[in-house]
Amino acid sequence: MQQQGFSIEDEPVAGAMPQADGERWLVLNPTSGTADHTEVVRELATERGYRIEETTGEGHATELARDAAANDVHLLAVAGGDGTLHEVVVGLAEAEALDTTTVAVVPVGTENIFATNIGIRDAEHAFEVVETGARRRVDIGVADGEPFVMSCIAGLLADASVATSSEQKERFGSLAFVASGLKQAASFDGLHIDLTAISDGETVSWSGDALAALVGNSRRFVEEGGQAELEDGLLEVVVIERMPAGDIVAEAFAQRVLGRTTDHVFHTQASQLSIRGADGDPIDFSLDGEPRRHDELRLHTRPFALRVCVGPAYDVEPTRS
Ligand SMILES: Nc1ncnc2c1ncn2[C@@H]1O[C@H](COP(=O)(O)OP(=O)(O)OP(=O)(O)O)[C@@H](O)[C@H]1O
Repeated sequence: MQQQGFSIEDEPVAGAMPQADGERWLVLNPTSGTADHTEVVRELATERGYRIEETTGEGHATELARDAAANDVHLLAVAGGDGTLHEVVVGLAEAEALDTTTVAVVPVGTENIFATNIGIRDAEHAFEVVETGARRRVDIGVADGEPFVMSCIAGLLADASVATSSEQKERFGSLAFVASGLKQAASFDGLHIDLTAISDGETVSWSGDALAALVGNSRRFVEEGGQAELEDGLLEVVVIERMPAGDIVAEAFAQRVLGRTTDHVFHTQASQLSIRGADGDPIDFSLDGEPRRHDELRLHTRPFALRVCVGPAYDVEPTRS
């Protein structure tokens, strides 16, 4: 979808004018992942003239991103996992600096799902891509005012995701989580939700008992999973209906092997939506992996809001190729 007011083609390609970045900062979380990356990342960043700021605890990356914005930094690298990236994007949004800052994601976390989805392989590759790779404006999601880059998940999968290997998640999409957590699925009470989404100008809704509700910005939760389209102004919305354990296996198989969505899976794409507990109870969400609780959550996209350095494997139209 072509959005008004932006032209993707106008985005500069790094390497053509890297000096135009001015001062470069690196926000470095020393505790992400296996916590053994600090020395290597410091070396890579120092060689390239970055000012390095280490985080000291929760929320600090948000503060540092705000500081970077206040110092007119236009190239901000983030060494951490998805949680650190989330904090940085929140800080840039608060400082209203998303539009003027290019973010370079340096994946040293546990999952690094966003980095994988924009084609960044590892720390060294990330620094290389700043110099030689393309830069794109990609969509972000907003959940009750809080930006997110990856996903917003409620229900079984918010917990089960911890127990599933990231390779499996990337390849098999949402039902892989459920299939791998069958015991939990069998005992899971279900989420009683009302979901309303605006999809292609139409209002669509889903009400009932769900195993999970998944909203992906950079993540795709149906069929084979993997990278969602990040430049379409839309969120991927998937609700997995509560169903007997045997059916979950059959559905996961159909999705994986046949590459299709199935009866118990509601799937749509939406520019905005709301999810609320049907019985008035608050719902626990995982927003980019961070726990949040809401009575009613309103989500929408900010198309092309985040400027990122992307690797060659980044696919502008992953579901059409
Ligand atoms: N110096 C620090 N000491 C302890 N915790 C920190 C420090 N700096 C940041 N944090 C915490 O680290 C968390 C973010 O971790 P991050 O997401 O980067 O790594 P991860 O969980 O290993 O990776 P992923 O999210 O990709 O699975 C934040 O919740 C933040 O509070």
